[in-house]
Amino acid sequence: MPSLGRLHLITDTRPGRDALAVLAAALPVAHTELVVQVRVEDTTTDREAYELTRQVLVLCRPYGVTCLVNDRLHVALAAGASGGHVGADDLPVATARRVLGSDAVLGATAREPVSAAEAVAAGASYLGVGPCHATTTKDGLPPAIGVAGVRAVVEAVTVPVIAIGGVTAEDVPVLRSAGVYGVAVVGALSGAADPAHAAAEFMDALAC
Ligand SMILES: Cc1ncc(COP(=O)(O)OP(=O)(O)O)c(N)n1
Ligand SMILES: Cc1nc(C(=O)O)sc1CCOP(=O)(O)O
Ligand SMILES: [Mg+2]
Repeated sequence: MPSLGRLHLITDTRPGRDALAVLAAALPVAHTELVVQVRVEDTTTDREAYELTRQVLVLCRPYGVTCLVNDRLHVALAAGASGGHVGADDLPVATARRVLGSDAVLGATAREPVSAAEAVAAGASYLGVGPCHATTTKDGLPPAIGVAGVRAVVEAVTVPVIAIGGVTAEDVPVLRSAGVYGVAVVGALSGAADPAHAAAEFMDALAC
């Protein structure tokens, strides 16, 4: 199984965003500490998701960076990504593990300790835990669980926990103190005036 990086860059495919440009800026800064999760809008076709994933893989390959696909495991397999990420509305974790195989990286979303432990027992290799803070990137999320909520999950599992939801580089020290392995971000990189500089701030914070 590929090693897991600590900075998970989730693609921002909303209108006006340039997911590939942000990735190209982050790769030479974060190297193998970067994981790219290809996440597309619900209205995006499978063909478009596949083409984006192939483009992401071409950019990632020289850096040895792991690429995962959110939700659409058939796209992950077809494109040759290293794995996928599933949540409550996606395939069950055990099924996702069966689909992807034992060597794949499989992330699962967890918001509290009980379902977190269940996801790990079902085959998740890491957990995305949140929303840590309020976010404008995704609608319909439950209230933020804060650092205390993230810590509660960390204490319930042995796999790496990746905090998500409104996370900034300034949040990293307290999250690392709470035991998280890394962070997943959309807006903090995609919305940055200088994504390379923003990635460097995350890397500095994650190195401590
Ligand atoms: C690292 C990480 N954590 C959580 C999520 C959210 O997944 P999910 O709950 O399935 O929601 P969608 O992203 O599919 O809208 C994630 N993608 N990545
Ligand atoms: C896709 C996603 N899932 C979340 C969850 O808590 O499950 S929060 C989120 C969006 C994260 O974007 P940003 O870094 O801009 O807040
Ligand atoms: Mg999902």
